[in-house]
Amino acid sequence: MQAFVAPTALPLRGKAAAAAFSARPSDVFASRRATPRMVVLGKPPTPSNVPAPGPDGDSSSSKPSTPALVSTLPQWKALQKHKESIIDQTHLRELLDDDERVLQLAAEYDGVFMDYSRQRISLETKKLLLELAEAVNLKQRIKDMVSGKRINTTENRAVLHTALRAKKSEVVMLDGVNVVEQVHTVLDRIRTFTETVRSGKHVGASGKHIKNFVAVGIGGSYLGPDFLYEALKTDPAASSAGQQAGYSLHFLANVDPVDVKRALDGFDPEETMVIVVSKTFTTRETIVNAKTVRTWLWDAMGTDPKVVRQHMVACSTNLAKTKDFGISPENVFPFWDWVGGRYSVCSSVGALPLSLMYGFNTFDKFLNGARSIDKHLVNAPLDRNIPVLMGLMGVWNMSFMGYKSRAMHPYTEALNKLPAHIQQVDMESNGKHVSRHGVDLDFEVGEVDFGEPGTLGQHSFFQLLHMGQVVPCTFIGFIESQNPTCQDGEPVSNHDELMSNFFAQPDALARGKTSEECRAEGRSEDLIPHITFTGNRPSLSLLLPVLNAYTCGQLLSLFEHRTAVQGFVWDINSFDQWGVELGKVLATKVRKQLNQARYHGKPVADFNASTKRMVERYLFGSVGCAFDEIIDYE
Ligand SMILES: O=P(O)(O)OC[C@H]1O[C@H](O)[C@H](O)[C@@H](O)[C@@H]1O
Repeated sequence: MQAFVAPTALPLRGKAAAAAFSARPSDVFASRRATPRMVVLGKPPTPSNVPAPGPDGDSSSSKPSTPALVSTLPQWKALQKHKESIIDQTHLRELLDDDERVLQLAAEYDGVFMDYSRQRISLETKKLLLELAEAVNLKQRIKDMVSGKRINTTENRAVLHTALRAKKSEVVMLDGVNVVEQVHTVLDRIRTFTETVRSGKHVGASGKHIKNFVAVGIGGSYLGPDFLYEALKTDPAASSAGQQAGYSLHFLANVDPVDVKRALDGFDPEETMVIVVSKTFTTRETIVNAKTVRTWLWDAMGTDPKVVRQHMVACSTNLAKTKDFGISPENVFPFWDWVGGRYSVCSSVGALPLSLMYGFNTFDKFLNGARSIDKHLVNAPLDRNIPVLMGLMGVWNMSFMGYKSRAMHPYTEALNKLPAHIQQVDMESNGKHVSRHGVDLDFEVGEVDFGEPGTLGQHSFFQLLHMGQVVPCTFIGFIESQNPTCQDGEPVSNHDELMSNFFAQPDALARGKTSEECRAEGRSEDLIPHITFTGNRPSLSLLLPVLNAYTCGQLLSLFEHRTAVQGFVWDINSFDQWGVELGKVLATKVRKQLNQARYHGKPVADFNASTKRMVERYLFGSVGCAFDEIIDYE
């Protein structure tokens, strides 16, 4: 049996964390090596979530041994060996001509069709990847997640965003409580509250009907809701309940005062409800913005307690802090620590603003779509499981083929915010450097994710995708448009025009264009190298019926689970985010210094020379700066 390092108390904070850090400074910059870190956090792994021992694993010794990295498994090594044959022998041109292979590299479920024949894989690669998935016990790891095991070991938390979209009749027990019941209690409250506001029973402090909503939140408390808001703006059912019914929703995420202006512009405070969305209710940006907006309300309507009561509501796990802020408990819609911020759009974080804007029924359809893919993830065999296959392609491209970036191109403007949301979901989850047992990884994980709707991206960065670095792409298209237009003298409709690109780009990336083909077009020899496309650039295509609340839910769940699958295979903890802490701590120090220098005349101190110089320049202009001489270059 695989041994594991005994856990310590969790998590290390304050002095203990500082001591652990300073005692092993070299670890921070250590080159990658498979050594154990003795600070392994959280509950001990259960046998089911410990990777199968690699060839070096010592199952007989009673002495605890180093938890094996997945890269020690024979299945991983087989893939490494196999990669050479793929690199050396196959071009996607030929692979795409193999009809049998193409037929087998597709999967379909509940209207979602995925074609992954443009991945640089053979049928043998698929087989080996599935063997790796079996070896890491992927099915069990998925079950552990959806059943509420505390798989986020560094924070000792369960990871249960799937329970947020479970049917009322389902049961998921955590610490003796059925969390699905908790979820539906809050959803029912949101349904009632949002109907009360939209029907005009809950009015503003001065008696006006509330029509404008400002959602104040950042990171996971913003990106998911914004993706959904944008996606549904042009959905006929949602927009008739939203904009067409006179409602507006703006997001205020950045602490930049410019964003405050943009979010509040054109809104009458007397007709506006502010939704403060923050899991912790301590995030500086959100709290500063919430106070700024509260002042905006007070300036317009006075400081009578009914102003905050009628105009400010919150979504949070921290009920003590929402109370301290002055938000009435009946206006607070909770969620729970088992919902990660970036996985929270299905909680009150998305439910409240989106139901205020588009009505609760629309949000409910979104939950249904997400649930559909959750069931598929749990029940479908691995070789036909769309999110599992998406995750395995990610592992293959990143860890074996060495492609460190990945791009997403939804062929609809309505998904303009999906790439930003998935960027957080994936990069905050899998941007890690140690295994879940704290062992330095000796392979690459965590792609750089980016994207733009098609066809916009084609006219900006696609040059690089076709001729520069190889960046595996995910294309997302829809059979029908949200907004079909008539054909006006053109050979095809707008949507067909859009989709022509959706079909053409993956082939252009895969097939490329040879120098012979360029020559056959009569191009000059000088030009040939510049117009030759090497091709062999992998992509994956998802085709869905139409973009609506249901398919938005499906897409969300697909990408959330892609990330989880990759994390499970890599054996990293995809559900913590310690990497965002250090910058926050340093900002606190700067904030104190800015206050002391600006308002109390204290000198700027305790920074390195570079930061000191920049801070002084920020505070005092160029005074005291070494470069105050104006040079005339004329
Ligand atoms: O919802 P909040 O507690 O305000 O947190 C907002 C965001 O804060 C941090 O940046 C975390 O890394 C994110 O995961 C989180 O979504």
